[in-house]
Amino acid sequence: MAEVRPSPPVLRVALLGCGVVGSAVARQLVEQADELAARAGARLELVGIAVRRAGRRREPGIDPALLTTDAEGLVERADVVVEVIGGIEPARGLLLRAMAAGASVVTANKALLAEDGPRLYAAADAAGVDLYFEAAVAGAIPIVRPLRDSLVGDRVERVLGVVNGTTNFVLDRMDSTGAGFEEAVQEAQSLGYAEADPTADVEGFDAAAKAAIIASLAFHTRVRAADVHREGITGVTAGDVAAARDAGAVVKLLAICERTAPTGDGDAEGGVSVRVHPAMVPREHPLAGVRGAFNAVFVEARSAGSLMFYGQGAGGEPTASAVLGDLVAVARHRVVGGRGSSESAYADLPVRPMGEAVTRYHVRLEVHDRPGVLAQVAQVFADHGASVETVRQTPLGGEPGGSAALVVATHEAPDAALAATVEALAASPAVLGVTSVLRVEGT
Ligand SMILES: NC(=O)c1ccc[n+]([C@@H]2O[C@H](COP(=O)([O-])OP(=O)(O)OC[C@H]3O[C@@H](n4cnc5c(N)ncnc54)[C@H](O)[C@@H]3O)[C@@H](O)[C@H]2O)c1
Ligand SMILES: N[C@@H](CCO)C(=O)O
Ligand code: NA
Repeated sequence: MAEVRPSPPVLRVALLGCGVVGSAVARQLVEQADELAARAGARLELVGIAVRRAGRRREPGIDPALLTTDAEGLVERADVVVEVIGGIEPARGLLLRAMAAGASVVTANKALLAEDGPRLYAAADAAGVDLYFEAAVAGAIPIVRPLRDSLVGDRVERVLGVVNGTTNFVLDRMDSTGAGFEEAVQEAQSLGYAEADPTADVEGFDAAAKAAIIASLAFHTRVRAADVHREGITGVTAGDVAAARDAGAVVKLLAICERTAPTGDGDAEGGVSVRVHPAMVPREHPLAGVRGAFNAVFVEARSAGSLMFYGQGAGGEPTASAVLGDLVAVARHRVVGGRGSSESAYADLPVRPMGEAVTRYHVRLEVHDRPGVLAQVAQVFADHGASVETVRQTPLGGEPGGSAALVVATHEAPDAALAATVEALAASPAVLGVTSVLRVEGT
């Protein structure tokens, strides 16, 4: 007699949002239903898709009968809720309601996690459900779960990330074509990488939210977006990109999360520095080879050494890969019992101010080409405790006396000292102008 296999249990999945990511998730849930059921140990039945306007035309593969404008009602009748609306409200209220009703949650919402992550974790703990968010950082690239699980036995020292595809595309075009910032942004918009209002990307808000999430996981410490020092790429000029190229480097918008040395005053563990800003990265560093709209996260851990996670950080299909991976994971937990990791913030390290971050500067100046000028410039660095590593002078000609370009690379120093040096250089009578200032990372 043929063996009768019990049919797998059914889990009711509610999808909140049917935009770029949501429509890809909805389509793949149907297309891959059998494989996902086999992997999860339960059929993942899409019971509804919350949208803002039910009557709107949708892509093929989206069953119109599933669309509802009653998101609150939908979350009450689901075992797992997938949130891909974005923003703070109504996403937060819906997720809190879903968890209170006993549903596990998968979200791609970096803004919400970086603003109010601890509240979501607390709600997940109170309800005994999962909160998963791989898609919130670097889209398809597995980085949340590696930090949360795979590396949890190690000590992460530093994470450097190219975590915003739009700005990486813009900086890459500036490097490869010599384009200015505005021109490169327009190209990114015409190719669909940059939004009509590119503020969240070019001002570094998107990367800062991701940096906060990465730092929280890497250092077992609560870090919110507001704690992250943030500088975007709107001030990066074609001259900066050319200065980097001359120095054998590229300009990247980096998310930098690192441990800082103890300051001595009752701070035996040290703290963390979390910042987003443009930086020169030597061309031989693995992050320098991250081209176009790709993302990558470079992790330095005590035992593992250096690890590089690379891939597509955006787009409906790639992001849906991360969402569905989380969905299968939380579904498995519901089938066999138990939960994935919850918040780990026991280390509670202080987030140190930007002025204390130890960095290096690469400064390009125009100076009068006359005796004593180099000594005057060197004195400005010395006055601020900033040590010069290399200086290169190129005559620029011109009359009378002529001028020269000076390119100065410093040794490591606190950012406040280097920033004060640049301010003093700009005010020095020996200096005609400071034409480029970039921090240097990854050396
Ligand atoms: N697009 C990407 O490449 C990408 C990558 C990683 C993470 N994410 C994250 O995924 C989430 C969704 O991004 P997206 O690109 O799909 O955005 P999107 O704007 O394309 O989709 C969001 C959808 O939610 C809908 N919506 C808004 N309010 C709603 C409500 N109250 N009820 C139901 N639906 C509502 C909107 O109408 C829209 O269709 C965001 O948190 C985003 O940060 C996106
Ligand atoms: N706008 C983001 C994608 C979603 O995080 C980027 O350009 O990388
Ligand atoms: Na990811």
